[in-house]
Amino acid sequence: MCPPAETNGTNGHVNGTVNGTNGNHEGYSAIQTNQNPHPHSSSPYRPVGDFLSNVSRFKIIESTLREGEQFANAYFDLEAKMKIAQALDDFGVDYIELTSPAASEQSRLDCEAICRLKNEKFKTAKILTHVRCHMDDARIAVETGVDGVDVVIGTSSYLREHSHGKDMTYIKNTAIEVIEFVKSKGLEIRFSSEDSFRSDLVDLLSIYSAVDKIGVNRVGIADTVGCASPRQVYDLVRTLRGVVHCDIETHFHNDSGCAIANAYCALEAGATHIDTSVLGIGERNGITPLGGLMARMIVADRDYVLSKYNVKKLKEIEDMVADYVEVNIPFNNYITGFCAFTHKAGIHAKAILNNPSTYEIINPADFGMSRYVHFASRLTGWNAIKSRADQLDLQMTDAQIKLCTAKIKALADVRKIAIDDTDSIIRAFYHNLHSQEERPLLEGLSAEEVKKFQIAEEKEKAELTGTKEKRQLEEQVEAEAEVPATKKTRTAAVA
Ligand SMILES: CC(=O)SCCNC(=O)CCNC(=O)[C@H](O)C(C)(C)COP(=O)(O)OP(=O)(O)OC[C@H]1O[C@@H](n2cnc3c(N)ncnc32)[C@H](O)[C@@H]1OP(=O)(O)O
Ligand SMILES: O=C(O)CCC(=O)C(=O)O
Repeated sequence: MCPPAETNGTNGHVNGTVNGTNGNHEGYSAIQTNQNPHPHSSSPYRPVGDFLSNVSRFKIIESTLREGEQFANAYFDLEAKMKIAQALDDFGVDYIELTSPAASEQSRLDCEAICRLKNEKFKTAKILTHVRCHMDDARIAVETGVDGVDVVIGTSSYLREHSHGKDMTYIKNTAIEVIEFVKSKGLEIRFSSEDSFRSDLVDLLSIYSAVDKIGVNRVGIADTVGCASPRQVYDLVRTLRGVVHCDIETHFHNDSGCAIANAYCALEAGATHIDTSVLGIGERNGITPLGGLMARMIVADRDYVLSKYNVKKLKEIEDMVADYVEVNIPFNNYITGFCAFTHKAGIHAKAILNNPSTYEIINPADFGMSRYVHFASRLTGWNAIKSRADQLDLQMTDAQIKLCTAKIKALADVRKIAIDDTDSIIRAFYHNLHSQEERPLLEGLSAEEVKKFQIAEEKEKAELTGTKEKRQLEEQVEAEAEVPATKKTRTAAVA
């Protein structure tokens, strides 16, 4: 169950300012809310403790420089790799996985250079490289300076038949040879079965059990084709947890949209490590994204995530990688997407202004991001306009704000309006309340738009309040205005 709203803390937002932007927010405004009550460490609805679960002690194996290099658009030269690796260490990931040094001479040199960078500059991350389950690859890998080697071989019938052509006996014998060799060099070693979810369960458990017995550091489960569902993941990891003593790493492709949910379920079932890549880049449509995993995990255990990971760096890393691989960050990206903390409909805006936990489960400030309220549309309500008028330092009564809102909504029915339009209307409306001189609510409308506006305004107000109530509202506004009674606010023209 999700944690409920609480009411302590302040959000640190300042009216009209943005402390980290989620892109260009035309028509939106960073807002001040009464509280920013996101912390939920004392929530009675936190997940029930489970002795198997590693939700509160997971580790990240960041594979942007391995799986991510397999993304169709990726080309990382050494400088790019160094910058990404350094940023990931600054973020606090536990491991950085690099492309096999057997892939090419430059891959080998890059691997060595990043190991040197790690020795000189890294605070946290260890370096791994990812190789085939083959002695030739293992021999090259151990000479690069890495902390550990991730070994992989396909175990499904598809891969045994069409990729490497080896049977389970050969796989087991080679795995043992490679593992013992890497261990003899004093390095960490992980053994993983590619395409685990289409492999025979008995084959899997048998090989995992064999490598566990000879002291592998981790075994890996890989949903190579993205076919697994969270429940299947839970079942397999839980079963494996009962068979091996070593750590369990998991790797989820996102072909059917379950990569984050699968990672979470794996942790619940006892997995210890999750593979990620920045923005999820990888083969086809990629794997569990680092940002998406952070979104999921901060909801599950905020204290753990904030104590371990420098999540304010997320946007910077995503921007960097997006730039290198020449993609845009999707509008709905977890946490850093243009809309991740943007609230539009009046009902949402009102509640958010009172307490952000009403419609936000994640505190944008944790990630150095801002929340936005949209107040330039036909879905805008008077509470949002009141907040905007306050930001503009224009004090009006509630009745005046409501009438002003009706005009904004009427205009939004005529054409798409922008934040500047809304601000102009609020300013002109305010001016007209306090001055004999009538100012048009909005300059530059065509005659046709003016006509449409007038019709829309009438309909809008009639629908909003009923004709009688509308009249009462106007009378109230007139009474409250500091101008002579003869001044009719409702005569304000838009052009
Ligand atoms: C699911 C994953 O993402 S696994 C990681 C994928 N990573 C990579 O592929 C790294 C980049 N790859 C490369 O640079 C190249 O594929 C290399 C250097 C590894 C191999 O190149 P080549 O020798 O030219 O072989 P090619 O790529 O055509 O075919 C793959 C070879 O690896 C073998 N192979 C595939 N998987 C494995 C494995 N897990 N363990 C051992 N051998 C394997 C195949 O049998 C095949 O060998 P063969 O054609 O000589 O019988
Ligand atoms: O090594 C692993 O565990 C995962 C390899 C991989 O990229 C995959 O199977 O999709």
